[in-house]
Amino acid sequence: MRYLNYINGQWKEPVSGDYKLNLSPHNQEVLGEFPSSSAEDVQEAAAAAKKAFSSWKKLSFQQRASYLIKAAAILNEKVEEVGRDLSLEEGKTLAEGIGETRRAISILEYYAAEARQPIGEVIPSVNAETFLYTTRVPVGPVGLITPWNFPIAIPMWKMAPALIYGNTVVIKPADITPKCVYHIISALDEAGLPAGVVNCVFGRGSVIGTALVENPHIKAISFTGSNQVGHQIQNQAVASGKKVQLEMGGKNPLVVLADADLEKAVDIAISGAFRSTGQKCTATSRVIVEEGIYEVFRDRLVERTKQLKVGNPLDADTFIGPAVSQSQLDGVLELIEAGKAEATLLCGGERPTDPSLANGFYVLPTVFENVSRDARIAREEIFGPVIALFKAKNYDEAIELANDTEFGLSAAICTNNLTLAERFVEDIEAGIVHVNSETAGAEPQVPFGGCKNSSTGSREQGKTAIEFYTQVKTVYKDRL
Ligand SMILES: NC(=O)C1=CN([C@@H]2O[C@H](COP(=O)(O)OP(=O)(O)OC[C@H]3O[C@@H](n4cnc5c(N)ncnc54)[C@H](O)[C@@H]3O)[C@@H](O)[C@H]2O)C=CC1
Ligand SMILES: O=C(O)CCC(=O)C(=O)O
Repeated sequence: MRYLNYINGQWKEPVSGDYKLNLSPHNQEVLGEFPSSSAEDVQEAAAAAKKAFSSWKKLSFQQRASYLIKAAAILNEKVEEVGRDLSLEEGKTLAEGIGETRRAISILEYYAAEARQPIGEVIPSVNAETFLYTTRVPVGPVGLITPWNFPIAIPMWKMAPALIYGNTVVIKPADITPKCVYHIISALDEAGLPAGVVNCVFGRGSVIGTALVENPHIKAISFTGSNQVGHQIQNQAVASGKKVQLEMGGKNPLVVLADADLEKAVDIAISGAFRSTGQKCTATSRVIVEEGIYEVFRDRLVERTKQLKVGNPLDADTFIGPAVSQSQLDGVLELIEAGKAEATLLCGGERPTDPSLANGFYVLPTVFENVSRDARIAREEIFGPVIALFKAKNYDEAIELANDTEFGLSAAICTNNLTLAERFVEDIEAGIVHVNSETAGAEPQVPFGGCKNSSTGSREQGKTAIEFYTQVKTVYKDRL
């Protein structure tokens, strides 16, 4: 089936007339074809978003929420179909695909409910006659550039707050996972969203990204993806006077102290590192274990890792599906080869031999030990199912190792020691901290984002999203 761009409330062919096949990472089956758009499509979409902005921003919050509520109900009716499409095009398991679709619905519901929350404050003025208060106004048409690894949740956690706070949207989804955003757009279309409020342009970031980031109608850019592209976008956006928000990489540590429940700590490591094939910016990438239990933890982790089923994401017993693309697989395999030269491979480290997986981008879950601090697998984001194990003498050495990274997205500790758990929350350089739970995961009602080189700009999700998608207006109201 051929899918189209969505501009000014119409499904439209791309100006180029070109399309790209959407392929399954499991077996290269063709799932559809999506526009290979050009700068002209982006310009048309941005102009539509600008035109729609003046009336959309004037609606009440409750009126805007009504569209979000309708779209949530529409998506809810086809949650299984959308979740399956997600799993087919991205490669995460069916349970994860359906779970992520449910998460997207819950994000819509959450931001619809934000319509009832206060948006300003009344502050006493020095002047007895003055009514002094703050309110918030939308930023304008916003550009959203989203990645392939959470192809429905991330577009939704940018789009829903953008819309509820009165902005209009041009979204450019990742070109290898376009169908999930197609489902969101069709739900909003079916919900009767006014023309131009949301526009979607499919295509490659390297071809149309700059046209979106530099478009004069677009007032803010929210991006999730690689650090390299993020920093390029930041420079372009700032140069053209836009607000910018970036969510980028992670190299997230899990610290396991000697008093931790061993079996639970192994579960937490496996789930954090290997679910979604390790393709999460919050995935556990480094596991730092206190020396008293290092060997027993390592042996149990390796034993359990070898039992994980790698396979077709639609099979009920699959734990790890394929990487999303050939280039993603190549990048992971390159880092695994680097790891073999600089550390000790304990398991995995290669592609599975099962012939039924030969046409997919599969790689076995992999664990390394004896990893030096400057090894590539210790420093670079791998975005694949790979754990680098480290042994630490004590808590102090563990925290020092955990913070020895340019990134600071999420981090976790397993311990029953309340004092050390509290110290970890203070000491760790990360935007999201877990005590006795895995590094991955994001609930919609709380802020999401990191420190150091992981994020720039205000946090996404929760109430904090209002910071990015609005501007504060301070009002001094006097009587004449
Ligand atoms: N923080 C996260 O959640 C993510 C991190 N990554 C990291 O990035 C690596 C590479 O993955 P990619 O898909 O290549 O990420 P990417 O950063 O190239 O892609 C993310 C989004 O940016 C767009 N884009 C690409 N070039 C652009 C440009 N010049 N201007 C504007 N937009 C542009 C893409 O089309 C996509 O929509 C992964 O291995 C992983 O390490 C990738 C996806 C998500
Ligand atoms: O951990 C999660 O559920 C969200 C992760 C995420 O946002 C990402 O990988 O980009």
